[in-house]
Amino acid sequence: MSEQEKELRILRDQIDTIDGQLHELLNRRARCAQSVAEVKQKYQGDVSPVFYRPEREAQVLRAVMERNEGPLADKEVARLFREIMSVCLALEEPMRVAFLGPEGTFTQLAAMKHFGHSARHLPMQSLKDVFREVQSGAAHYGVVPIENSTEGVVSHTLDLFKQFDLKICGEVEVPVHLHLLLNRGDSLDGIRKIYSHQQSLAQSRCWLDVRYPDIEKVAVSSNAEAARLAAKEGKGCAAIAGDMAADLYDLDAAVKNIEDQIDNSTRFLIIGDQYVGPSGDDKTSILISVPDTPGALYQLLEPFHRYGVSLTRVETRSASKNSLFYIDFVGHNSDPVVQNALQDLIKNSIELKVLGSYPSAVL
Ligand SMILES: O=C(O)C(=O)C[C@]1(C(=O)O)C=C[C@@H](O)C=C1
Repeated sequence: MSEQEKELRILRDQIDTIDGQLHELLNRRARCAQSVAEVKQKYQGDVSPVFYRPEREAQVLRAVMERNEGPLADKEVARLFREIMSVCLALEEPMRVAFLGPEGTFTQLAAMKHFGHSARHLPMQSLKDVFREVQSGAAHYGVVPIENSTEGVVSHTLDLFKQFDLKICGEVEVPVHLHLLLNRGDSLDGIRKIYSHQQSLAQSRCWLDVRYPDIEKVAVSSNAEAARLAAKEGKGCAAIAGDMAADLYDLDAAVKNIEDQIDNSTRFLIIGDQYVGPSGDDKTSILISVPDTPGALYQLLEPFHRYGVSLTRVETRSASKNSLFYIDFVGHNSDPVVQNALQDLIKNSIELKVLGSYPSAVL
């Protein structure tokens, strides 16, 4: 045995011992999660228990990142614990999570980032179908896009909150890296047509204007669909989409990261019908309609200022006679300052709907 082999053998023996310990600990943790499930069931009576606890998951992940001493990066080690919790939760009850399909979209990536790989991810044809699937109970939760850092708010999602009686249970942010995808063997000069979702075309507009000003661009329902079409039509057809879609349809990422803003990202919301307790670092979202009078926005926002509640987003929605606002702010519905601010808001409003309090994104 060479010196190198001897040294490797010693280190690999250590790794085998550690793996054995990790393995035992993982199963011990899993058994604990099973006991947690039994306790949840025991005290629930006839109502079916809520197994998924976003506030607890956020606390676990934050604690992981806080105590991490490396060499694993905080986010990497949290990602591992994310998967550990995902398998533990699947032992309690396998989660069904609806997302805006088809497979390979950034929404699916968001679903995986938030729930891990042990949840069952169900692709839906439209945002409305995601809401419907959750409202009917066919899916436990849904994942919907709410805003992109380059293109702004997804107004269709906001409008659906008016129509459905669902709660926001969480948020997740996904960096959006777009690539120009070609069929194997195709060249950059042979492109005749580029498929993508309208948002992705907009997010890489400058790059496209410089490189392919005269090539036909076709907006389709999602960038995974764009990849599917480019693969189906073959030679000369390209797509703009992400890594997942490239893998799924076996396309080459000929030019990577063509998004105009380097920090392009999309925020997604987790929808469900459960109350989420405080995690220690939370956000609340509301829909509020106020009379369409001069100074309405000023009056509306004043209580937030008075009670020192920080706003993270204010969106105006068109409504017939009244002004409708979607507002995100820091804090949980159970915080006294938030309750005071909400009570004052109700006084000046025609309708106020609290869409939910939920943990701020951890990963
Ligand atoms: O603490 C709980 O309530 C659990 O069910 C355990 C656990 C975990 O694995 O840590 C699993 C699922 C929940 O979403 C939160 C945490």
